[in-house]
Amino acid sequence: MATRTASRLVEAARVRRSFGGTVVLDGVDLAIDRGEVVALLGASGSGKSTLLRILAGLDGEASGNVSVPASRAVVFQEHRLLPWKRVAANVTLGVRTKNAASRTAAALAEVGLADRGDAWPAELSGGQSQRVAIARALIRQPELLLLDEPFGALDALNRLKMQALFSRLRAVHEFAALLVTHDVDEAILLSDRLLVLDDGHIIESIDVDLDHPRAVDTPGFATLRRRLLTLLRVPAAPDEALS
Ligand SMILES: Nc1ncnc2c1ncn2[C@@H]1O[C@H](COP(=O)(O)OP(=O)(O)OP(=O)(O)O)[C@@H](O)[C@H]1O
Repeated sequence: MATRTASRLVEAARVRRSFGGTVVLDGVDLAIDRGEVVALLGASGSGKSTLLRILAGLDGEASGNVSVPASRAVVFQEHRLLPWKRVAANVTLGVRTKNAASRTAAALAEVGLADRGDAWPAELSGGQSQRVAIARALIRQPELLLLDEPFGALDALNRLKMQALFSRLRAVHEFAALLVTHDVDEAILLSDRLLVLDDGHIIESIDVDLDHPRAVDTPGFATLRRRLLTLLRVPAAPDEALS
């Protein structure tokens, strides 16, 4: 791994978690620097969400040492908006500052929903709801964002739009993030580093040394994609296997 000079924001060491007799995380070490975006990949059931929940402070049963900033926010695959509160109230929820209303308006504008503050969650599309969930996270000005398949429920076009939105927000807010995703291209597009979780351990940490904006149809991208698919034990596409 390349030498990192920025200060550490997250440090987790020897994290273990089992359910019943089954060990899911078997001594995971993980570090994230300030402002660094790290993608976490692994087969279904490998423990990605379990690790994210531990870092979010939502799992009291894990063992090991975990140090995370208090200033953090979580975005899940499903938006988890309160249906009985309007969009703006969902974003403001729990934020107790004098300028909460203007911060809410700013956060909604940033995600492209400046005019939907008075709407009810049920009136929004899936993509819009997820934008609100991101606004709700952003208003807390988190140093760390924990994202569990945040775009996983969206159609392909919305997914691309949300990836572009994430890149813009990241450039402005400079938060660090752990992004759990099944989407190899999304991981390479958005992150500075890729972690692969397998058999209870982080088996690989790969720096993504590609310039921004990144394009999936470049040789560097394709090389990384192949490497990741091999680590994830995904067979090559038929046309690649033949070439
Ligand atoms: N609360 C729980 N009780 C029992 N088993 C659990 C619990 N939470 C997770 N597990 C088990 O731990 C393992 C890892 O689950 P986890 O959701 O972390 O995997 P994942 O890598 O995020 O999977 P996916 O990619 O499918 O979302 C799975 O076998 C799951 O069944």
